[in-house]
Amino acid sequence: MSQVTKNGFTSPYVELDRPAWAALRAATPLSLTEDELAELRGTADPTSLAEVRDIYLPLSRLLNLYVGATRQRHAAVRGFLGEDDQPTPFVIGIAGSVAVGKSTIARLLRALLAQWPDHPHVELVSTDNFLYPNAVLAERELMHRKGFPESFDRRALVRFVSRIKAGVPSVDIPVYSHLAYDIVPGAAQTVYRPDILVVEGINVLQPPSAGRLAVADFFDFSLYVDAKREHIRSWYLERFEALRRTRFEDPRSYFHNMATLADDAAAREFAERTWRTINEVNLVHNIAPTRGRATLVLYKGEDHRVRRVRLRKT
Ligand SMILES: Nc1ncnc2c1ncn2[C@@H]1O[C@H](COP(=O)(O)OP(=O)(O)O)[C@@H](O)[C@H]1O
Ligand SMILES: CC(C)(COP(=O)(O)O)[C@@H](O)C(=O)NCCC(=O)O
Repeated sequence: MSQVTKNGFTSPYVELDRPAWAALRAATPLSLTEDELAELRGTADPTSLAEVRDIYLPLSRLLNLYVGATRQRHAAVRGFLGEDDQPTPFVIGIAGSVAVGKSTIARLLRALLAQWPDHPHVELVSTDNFLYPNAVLAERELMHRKGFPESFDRRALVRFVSRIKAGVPSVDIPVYSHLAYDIVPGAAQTVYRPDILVVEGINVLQPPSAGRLAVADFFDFSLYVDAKREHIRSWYLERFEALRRTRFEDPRSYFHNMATLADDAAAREFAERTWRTINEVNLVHNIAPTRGRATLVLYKGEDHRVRRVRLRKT
């Protein structure tokens, strides 16, 4: 374990290599099976049970401790105010580039956290549900900026998380479909008052503009999933290839033309261009600069295995 020091400034983070972090699992049991893990993995994501044991079980243990401590703090404030409310839901944010594997980690954490008897009800929400519909994006000339901060209805997202935190019994949110590449008209996802809410999305650690609140202001814990840019690029391109042979085969898919295209090189060129002109620009300008705001950073290697962990200690 090492405290990072630079130019006389002692960082609030500690860095742990994989073995040091894996040892912090302590006695947390691995009760997830291979079949259950297969259900949680995203397209082309190789996360293994060994990874769950070494990386995500220590994280589950840390989060359990965090939830307990946060509940005590909230109870102290309620006691001070003379109020007798129910515990406040604990909110976790998961940030990182497109194709870095956030959604697999989010689903895994939901499954692992729900195994603790003190917080069995875990809800998971992806911020893509708060993207503006394509019609609005097109009108604002933002179709080539999907995923950029301005492509999300950030006020609706903040409103949603603030209502969950305030203990509202259920909140309806919009639904985004990767198949349609758009918000589904008239559809809703109902989120019931959870013990823990996981909010996963590329831009969840964006700072607020002056005088406003951002969704990150409601987080009790946040995670940034990091990797080298060239590795994330190759994961994006590999996933695009895998999607061409699976989801894009569906005639209803927005990208169905990519599945029927005989010219593999042209499909690859399209994916490379989408990465270079949209997702990479967003990563460099908007997403990576928010990394320092995370409570915990997971650094993945080329094979998706986490090499190092950085935890905010002070
Ligand atoms: N065009 C697409 N069609 C179908 N599914 C997609 C498409 N793009 C991304 N996905 C799926 O959506 C989920 C979220 O992807 P993304 O936002 O890139 O984040 P991450 O890879 O970090 O989870 C993943 O499970 C991915 O497989
Ligand atoms: C929907 C996304 C913006 C991800 O949003 P998130 O789930 O992180 O809120 C992303 O998957 C996306 O569609 N990006 C646009 C460029 C592309 O098609 O890859």
